[in-house]
Amino acid sequence: MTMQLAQRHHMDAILSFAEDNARVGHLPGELIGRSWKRCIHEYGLDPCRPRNARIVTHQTLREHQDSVDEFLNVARAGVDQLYGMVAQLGYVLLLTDHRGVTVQYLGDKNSDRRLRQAGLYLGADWSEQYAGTCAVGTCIQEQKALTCHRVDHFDATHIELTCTSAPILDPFGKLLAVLDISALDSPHARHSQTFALNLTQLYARMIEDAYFLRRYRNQVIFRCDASREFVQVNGQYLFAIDDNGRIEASNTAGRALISDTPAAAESEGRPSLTQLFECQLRDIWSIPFDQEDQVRAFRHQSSGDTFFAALVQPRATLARRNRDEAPEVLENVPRLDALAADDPVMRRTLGLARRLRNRDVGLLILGETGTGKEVLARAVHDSSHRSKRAFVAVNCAAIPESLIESELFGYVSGAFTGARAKGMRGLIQQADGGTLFLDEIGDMPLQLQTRLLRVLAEGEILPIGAQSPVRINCRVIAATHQNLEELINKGAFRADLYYRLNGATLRLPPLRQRADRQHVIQSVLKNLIADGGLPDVRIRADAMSALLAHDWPGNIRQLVNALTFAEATCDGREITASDLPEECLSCHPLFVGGRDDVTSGSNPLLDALNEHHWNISRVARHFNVSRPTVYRWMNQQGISSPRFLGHSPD
Ligand SMILES: Nc1ncnc2c1ncn2[C@@H]1O[C@H](COP(=O)(O)OP(=O)(O)OP(=O)(O)O)[C@@H](O)[C@H]1O
Repeated sequence: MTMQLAQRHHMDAILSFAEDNARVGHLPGELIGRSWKRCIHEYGLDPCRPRNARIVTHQTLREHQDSVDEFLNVARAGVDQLYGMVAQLGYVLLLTDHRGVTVQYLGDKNSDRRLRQAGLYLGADWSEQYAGTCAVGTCIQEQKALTCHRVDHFDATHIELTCTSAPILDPFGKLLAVLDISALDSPHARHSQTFALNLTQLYARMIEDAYFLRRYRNQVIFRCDASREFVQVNGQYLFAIDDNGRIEASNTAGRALISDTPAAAESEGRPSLTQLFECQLRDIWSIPFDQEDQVRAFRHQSSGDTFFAALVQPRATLARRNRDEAPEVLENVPRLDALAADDPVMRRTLGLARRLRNRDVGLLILGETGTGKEVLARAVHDSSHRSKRAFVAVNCAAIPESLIESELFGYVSGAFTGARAKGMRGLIQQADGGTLFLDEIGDMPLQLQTRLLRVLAEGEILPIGAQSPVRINCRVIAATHQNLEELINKGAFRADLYYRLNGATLRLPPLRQRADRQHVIQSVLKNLIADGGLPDVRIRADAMSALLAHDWPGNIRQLVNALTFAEATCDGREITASDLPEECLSCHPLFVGGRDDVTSGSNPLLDALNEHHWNISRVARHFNVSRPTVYRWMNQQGISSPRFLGHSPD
C-alpha cells in the first residue's frame, strides 16, 4: 500500500470511529480511543487535515527550558544513559515539559532533516491539543505510560512512527515532564515495543527518584523496599520525613503505599511513618546512617508485608541518631533563645534554626502576618558567622513590579532611560557576604523567580545592562504567609525555586496557638520599655487574662501595638484590662475586602486609605497589620494610590 493510500485509510478509520464506533480499519485500544474522541470533540482537530510538526521559536524554547532548569540538570545523566541503549535501534529521545514542548533531545545527526520534519526534534510541540493523539500528548492527558504505535496516532502524517512515553511526576504527584523514545520506522506488530515501554518507564522512575533525592537532599529520607538486597541500591519507596517521622513528600510508589494504608491515607495533616508501618518513632531513628548493616525490617500496617528500610543521610546532617534515648543538647544562642519559652512548635523551629544558622542551606520561614518572620530571620543572621556583614530585607510585596528587577539586580550606568548616571548596586549585591531576606516571596512575579533561581543556582548576578556577571555569596532566607505548594499547583510559583529556597522550613505558629503566650507578652512589654527608655510597668491579672484570651489576628505585631497603646494610656505603672484597646476585649474580625465593595464605594480598606490620606503606615496601624499586608490587600483589590509615583506613598 502506498503511503498516501495508507493515510487515506487511516483518516476513514478515525472518522468512522468518531461517528459510530464502526469497526472500519484499525480499532484503537480504550486509552487511544479516548484520545481520538478528545481530538475531534474537544480540540476540533480534523483527521482529514494533517498538520506539519510545530517547532517553537528559540525564545519560546528557552522559556520552556528555564521553567524546568533544575530538573533538566538532574535528568541529564539518565537521559544520556537511556539514549545510549536505544540509539543503535533507531530511536531518538525526547524529554518534554508538562505542556508537551521538547526541552531536551538526542537523535541521529544523519537523519536530522527527516527527524525534524516528523517533529522528533528539539522544540517540537507534542501536546495532544496540537499534534493529536501521540505518546507524549496522550501521556500528559492520561498521566500514564503508553506506546502510541503507528496508526494509533491521530494525525495521518505520524502513522509510520512508533513512540513510547512515560510521565515523570514531582514529589507532590504533579506532572513535571514526559520521557519519550520514538522511531521513524518500526515493525508493524505493537508487541515489538513492549521492551521500549518497560525501559522508558524504568528510566522515568529513575529520573523521578533522582530528582526527589536531590530536592530533599537536606532532609532525612526513609527509603524502603520489599527486598532487603535492593533497599540501598534501588529502594522503590521514598519518603522525606521531618523530626517527628511525618512524611513531607513521597515518590510515586510511596504515595501509592500511603493510599493503600487507611490509617495514613485518612490522617489529618501529613501522615506519619508510624501510621504506615508497625513501629515507633525511636525504631526509625535507631537506624544507623553510617554503618554497613543499616537496614531494618518493618511490617506494613495494612497488608502485614515486610519492608526493609534504610535512612538516606541529609547533606546538611540534620538528623540525630537515637533521638528518644539521647536527646541533643542544644547550645545557647541568645538571639534565638530570646524568641520563645516553652512552646513545642517554637522549640522545634528554634532548634532547627540553631543547627542551621551557620550552614548555607536556604531557609523558608512560614507563618501568618506579624508572627515574627523577619525577627527570626534577623536572629538567624545575627547568630551566624555572617553577622558582621549586611542583613538586607526585601519585601517582594511592597516594591512595585516595575521596579523589582532593578531594585534586586541593580543596573549599570545608562542601562535604561531614567537610570541613575552611576548605575545602582542591587539589593542582592548589597547582601554579598551577608544574608538576603526575601519577605513575601509568594508575591514575586514569575519572570523574576526565574532570574532569582539562576542567582541561587550559579551564585552570580547580571545587573541590568551589564556585560559580565558579578559573583555573589549571600545566604538567602525567604518568608511567606502564603501556601506556596498551592501557588505551585496554580502555576504562580516555580516548583524548582521553592525547592531551592526550602532547604529547611521554619514554622512560626500564630500567637493564639502558642503555649508561651505569657512569655511573649512579657517580653514584648520589656522591649517596649527598654526601647523607649520608660519606667517599669506591670500587667495586672485582669489585663493579662484578656491578653491571653484574645485571638490576635495580627499576631505579635498587633500585640506590640496593643501594649504600646496600653502603656501610653494607663494610669500609674500598671496596665489594667480597661487600658487595653477595645479590639482586645472583643473579637476583632479579620479584614476581608472584595473588589465588589470597592465599586460600590463601601470598601473598608478604601475608606481607611482615604481617612489616613493614603499613609500606608497609618492604615497598617488602623488594621493592626503590617504595611506589606496593606500593599497586598491593595494589590488584590486593584487599588493604587493616586499619589503613587514609583515609591511608597509614605
Ligand atoms: N519574639 C518577639 N518578641 C518581641 N517582639 C517581636 C517578636 N517577634 C516579633 N516581634 C515584633 O512583632 C512585629 C512583627 O514582626 P515581624 O515584622 O518580624 O513579623 P512578620 O511575620 O515578618 O510580619 P509580615 O508577615 O507582616 O511581614 C515587629 O514589631 C517585631 O518587632
